[in-house]
Amino acid sequence: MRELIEFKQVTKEYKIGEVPIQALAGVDFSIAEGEFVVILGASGAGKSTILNILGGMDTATSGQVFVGGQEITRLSEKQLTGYRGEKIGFVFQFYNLIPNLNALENVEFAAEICKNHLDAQDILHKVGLKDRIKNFPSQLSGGEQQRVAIARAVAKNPLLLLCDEPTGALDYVTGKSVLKLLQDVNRETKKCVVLVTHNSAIAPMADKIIKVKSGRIESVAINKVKHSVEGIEW
Ligand SMILES: Nc1ncnc2c1ncn2[C@@H]1O[C@H](COP(=O)(O)OP(=O)(O)OP(=O)(O)O)[C@@H](O)[C@H]1O
Repeated sequence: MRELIEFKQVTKEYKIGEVPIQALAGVDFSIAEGEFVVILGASGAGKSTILNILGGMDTATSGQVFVGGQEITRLSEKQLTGYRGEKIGFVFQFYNLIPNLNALENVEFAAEICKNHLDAQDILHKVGLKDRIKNFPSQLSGGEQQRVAIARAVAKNPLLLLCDEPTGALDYVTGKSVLKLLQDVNRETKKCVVLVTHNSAIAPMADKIIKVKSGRIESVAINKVKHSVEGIEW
C-alpha cells in the first residue's frame, strides 16, 4: 500500500511565558492510503497536537510532515489555508455547526469552496438524516449534529478525515453509531480516517493503532483482523 502520510522526527514546542512545553519530542510514523488509524494516549500525551499539525491548523517546530507527496511543513500560511480547506475534513468533539444555518446549508457552505465536492443532500441521506436536512442544529440531538459534522467533512471530498474525540460528547449507544458511520465512510469511500481518542477499547476497529506517550510514539500496531464497531464493547 502507498504511504499517504509521513511524520519524520516531528517536534513541537509551545512557550508559555518563559517556560517551554515539549508537546512532541521527535515523532515518526506513517499511514497508508485508505487506512483507518486510531491515535491513542492519555490526556496531554500529544494526540491533538499531532492531529492539528497533520490538518494544517498548527505548525511543527522541527521535522517534516508529508501528506499525499506534499511536504506540508514547507507550506506558507496562505498555502496551509488552501491545504486545510481543500484536502482535510475535520470532525471535532463539539460539532461546531453554524447555528443559523440548517443541516443542508451547513454541509453546502463547507463543501462549496472545494473543487471536487460531493452533493450535500446525497451525503446527508447517506448519514441517515434524510428527514432532518432542513433542521437547525438546535433542533437536532448531539448524535444527529455529529452526523451533520461528518457529512460536512465527507462532502468536501477531502484527501483525509481527521477526527478529534468525535464521540467525546455522546452517550455510549450514540457514540457507537457515530463510530460505525466513520467506519462505513472509510470502507465505502476508501478515504483515510485518523481518529484521536483516549478510549483504548475502540482500537480493534482500526487498521493501525498509534500509541502516544509524553510526546513520543510508544508503539505502532497493525490489526490483522479488523472488528466491526458492533462487535466491540466498552
Ligand atoms: N496551544 C498550546 N499552548 C501551550 N501548550 C499547549 C498548547 N496545546 C497543547 N499544549 C500542551 O502540549 C501537550 C500536548 O497536548 P495535546 O492537546 O496534544 O494532548 P492530548 O493528548 O490531545 O490531550 P487531551 O486528550 O487531553 O486532549 C500538553 O502538555 C498541553 O498542555
